[in-house]
Amino acid sequence: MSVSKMAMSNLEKILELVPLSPTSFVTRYLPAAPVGSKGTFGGTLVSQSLLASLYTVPLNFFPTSLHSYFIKGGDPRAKITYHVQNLRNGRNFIHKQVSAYQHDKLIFTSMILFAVQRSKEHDSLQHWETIPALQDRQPDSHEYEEASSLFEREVLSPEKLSRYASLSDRFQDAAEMSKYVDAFQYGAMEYQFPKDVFYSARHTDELDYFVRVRQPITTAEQAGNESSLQTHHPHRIPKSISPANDARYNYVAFAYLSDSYLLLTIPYFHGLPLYCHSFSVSLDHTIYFHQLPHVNDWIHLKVANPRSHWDKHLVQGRYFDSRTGRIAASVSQEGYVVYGAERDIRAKF
Ligand SMILES: CCCCCCCCCC(=O)SCCNC(=O)CCNC(=O)[C@H](O)C(C)(C)COP(=O)(O)OP(=O)(O)OC[C@H]1O[C@@H](n2cnc3c(N)ncnc32)[C@H](O)[C@@H]1OP(=O)(O)O
Repeated sequence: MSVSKMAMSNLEKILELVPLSPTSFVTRYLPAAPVGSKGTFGGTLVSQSLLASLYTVPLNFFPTSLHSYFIKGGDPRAKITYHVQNLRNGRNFIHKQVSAYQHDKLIFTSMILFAVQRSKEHDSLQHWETIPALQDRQPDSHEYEEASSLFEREVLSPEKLSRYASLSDRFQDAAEMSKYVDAFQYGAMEYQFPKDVFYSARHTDELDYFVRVRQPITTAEQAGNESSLQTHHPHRIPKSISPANDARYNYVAFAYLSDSYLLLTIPYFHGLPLYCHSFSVSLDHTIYFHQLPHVNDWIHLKVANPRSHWDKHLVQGRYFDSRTGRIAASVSQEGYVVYGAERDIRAKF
């Protein structure tokens, strides 16, 4: 595998932040746009804002929710500066606001709530939404298939490609199409999609698929003395937070993966082929973390599209841990996605 293809899965490098002060950070590398887009990938902004805020909280606090807005399209040619503002420090919760700037303009903002680690004895009501049949299950090869081979067969085979090319010029560009295959094959995430994901004529309210992060990320517990150190010196910059040394990186990697493909699945709910939009950006992004997501294990995702109206489309995802079957996170996102008239898309396709 070439060096550039290996780099595509290196989340640590993609998301690396350089401290400017205890509460300000700048990206080490330029914030790339995903294939098919002009602006910086939204998942980069969400996950870097979370990473920046993690540098400012004691280790015994973990992220419980994140609410963010994409204000201006990110420029892939300019580094991003993140400022973390401390809104409140309590015994149970810490509120942070992260603002991202490019060219001295606010492009993104994120509110992140951290909750203190609770002991088991303190627990009150307990409930997990659980899929018992998911426990220790791998994606069934009769139903799901690795994304790059599926894309090559269902989109790039000559007969299918001519139908997609009638929808958008980008399908006439072979170099652009090979970037999609590379992104599926070597990108930070690995997908197992249902075989009809790219075009399904059946009516459905839910789409299920599997996703996991390629780069190994530790799930080992923190060294205990670090949190007390930070509690006593809250302004000190912690040591680097990386996939190898800090299990909290699973939250960061999850934030990155949670903005990928969610919005692109909207046509699936309308019996239309994926990629038939003429303009697509995410407006906001919300994550509720229900536990530490183990991003190297297959995460089973159930996506729904409760409302599409006036070019605004709400997508909601429930992410299940495939070792336990328990819900790991819930995500909501509204996108501004512009499509042509449905009958025109059908007539062309
Ligand atoms: C095919 C596969 C592609 C894979 C894509 C993966 C998608 C992943 C999801 C993402 O990562 S999206 C990235 C995160 N989200 C953003 O960056 C959105 C940031 N927010 C904005 O860009 C603006 O707030 C927003 C466009 C939503 C607001 O638009 P407005 O219409 O109110 O503002 P304005 O009129 O100033 O237009 C802003 C820009 O949007 C463009 N625009 C708006 N509506 C458009 C439209 N219908 N068609 C084309 N361009 C449009 C408009 O031309 C203009 O471009 P320029 O800045 O280059 O001048």
